[in-house]
Amino acid sequence: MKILTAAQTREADAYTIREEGISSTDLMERAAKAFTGWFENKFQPGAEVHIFCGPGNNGGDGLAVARLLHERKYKVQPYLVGDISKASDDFNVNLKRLPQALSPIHVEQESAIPEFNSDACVIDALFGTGLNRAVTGLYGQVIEKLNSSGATITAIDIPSGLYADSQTPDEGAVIRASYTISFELPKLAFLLPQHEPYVGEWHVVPIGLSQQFIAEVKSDLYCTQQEDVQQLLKPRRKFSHKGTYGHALLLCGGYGKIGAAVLAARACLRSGIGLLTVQVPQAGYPILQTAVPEAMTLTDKNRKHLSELPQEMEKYSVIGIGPGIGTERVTKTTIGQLLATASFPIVIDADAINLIASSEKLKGQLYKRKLIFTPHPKEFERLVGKVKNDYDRLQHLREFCLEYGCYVILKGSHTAVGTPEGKVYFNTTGNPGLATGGTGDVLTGIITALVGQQYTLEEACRIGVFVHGLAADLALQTIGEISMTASDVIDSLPSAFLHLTQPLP
Ligand SMILES: NC(=O)C1=CN([C@@H]2O[C@H](COP(=O)(O)OP(=O)(O)OC[C@H]3O[C@@H](n4cnc5c(N)ncnc54)[C@H](O)[C@@H]3O)[C@@H](O)[C@H]2O)[C@@H](O)CC1
Ligand SMILES: [K+]
Repeated sequence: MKILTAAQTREADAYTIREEGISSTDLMERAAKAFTGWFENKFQPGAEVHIFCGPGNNGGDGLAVARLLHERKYKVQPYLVGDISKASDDFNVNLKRLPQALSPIHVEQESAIPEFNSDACVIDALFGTGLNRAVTGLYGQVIEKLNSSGATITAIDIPSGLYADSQTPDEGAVIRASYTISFELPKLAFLLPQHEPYVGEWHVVPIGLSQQFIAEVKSDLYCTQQEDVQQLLKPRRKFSHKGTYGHALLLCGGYGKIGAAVLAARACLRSGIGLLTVQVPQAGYPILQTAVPEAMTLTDKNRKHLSELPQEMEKYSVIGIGPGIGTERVTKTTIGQLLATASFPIVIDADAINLIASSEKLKGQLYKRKLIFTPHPKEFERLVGKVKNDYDRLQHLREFCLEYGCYVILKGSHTAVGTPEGKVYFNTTGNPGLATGGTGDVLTGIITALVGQQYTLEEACRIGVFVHGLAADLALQTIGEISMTASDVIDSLPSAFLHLTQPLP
């Protein structure tokens, strides 16, 4: 699914209106019906609903929603905020369509807003994608009052005051919605952690915007969805054998962190790799052999740390390196040797990222390699330097991928996969249960397995992060967020792959 800018969304609206020969009021009615459909499933008829409408088409949506919810027996009170003498045409059409029983309150100062009952709903229809400056003055005061009212706020299309695709100025007020119901496609702002307090739980409802326009419009930003991953996954062939599915080498684990190697290895095996060799420091040998009997285990000459590459490197199709390896000097030297010699893809995680980030020499060895980095935001900053905000982080992500011709999986609630072509794919699975030690090691194992099976690096990244999040979502049903461990995510990998390859009816 593509992510469009606010300007492209307006073009999509206009294109749809032209192509379908409908009026903009018709499209607004579709949007209002789609919103109302979601609202009815969430809140019972009879609920008190206060709808705050601004002067543009977002306000027009609010007025149409007021009429539809009134027809469905909600106790609706519309508010017209600010100067509506220059309101949009569709706003005025829907103002006229309000039934007589609904008498709007004109809000010219914030004191016109009454106290709400504690179970009241507020619908925010002040501004949508037409926002073109920071919200201050009366609108800002109204937003602050609604935010502190204690009512449950549901935003139409986007929380008012939030820029859809660029940094919102600090001085602007922004609605803090519990729910945001957006039309047709998600907005970039919803995918960025800094906006969590404003966007709340977000849903996208279809309003029939032109699929042709959306397919043709240029955008480098995408959300990866279940259908995408189902299309990417390849069935296993009848006459295949373990050699068909690659031989992965994991260089993971260190003294006190052999568990990282165990987790990565188990995840790799559960993700379809044909053969797996794990090299661990001597201290890890009995642990690996006992915990992961399916993996072949090599031992490093060093008792505690990665200090050498195995013999016969050419027999491996992919390497996963990093989880639990520590940052010893000898380990850094070994990474240098690996980058100098390996011609196959390398998945680079955790301390391997930290070591590379700390060395300009190692960074200089990254060019023209097939590399996937899997940093969390702190590790990413070690690679690229301090970032100012989430948009700046995205910009750095794209620049880093372009410069080194590599893939970066920037981990987070909506993990972002950056590609060398400048594309970014946001993931749509996962939950806060993943915020626990070891889940990153699991991801390294999954991605390594997929690369080993000859998926392209882009495919491996997109499938891997989706499956990892899906496994956590399936574990959520029986284990919950609080008790979830990295091992639970591995245990749910079979269900996740089954879910994707044999979808339930
Ligand atoms: N264009 C269409 O055909 C459709 C639009 N839809 C709705 O329309 C919205 C976009 O409507 P508009 O483009 O009219 O834009 P908005 O409703 O977001 O607001 C635009 C108006 O607000 C003013 N404004 C912008 N920033 C301001 C600020 N900081 N302080 C004070 N005033 C400010 C502008 O001057 C303009 O008058 C979408 O988000 C969606 O909710 C939907 O009804 C679907 C169809
Ligand atoms: K809004």
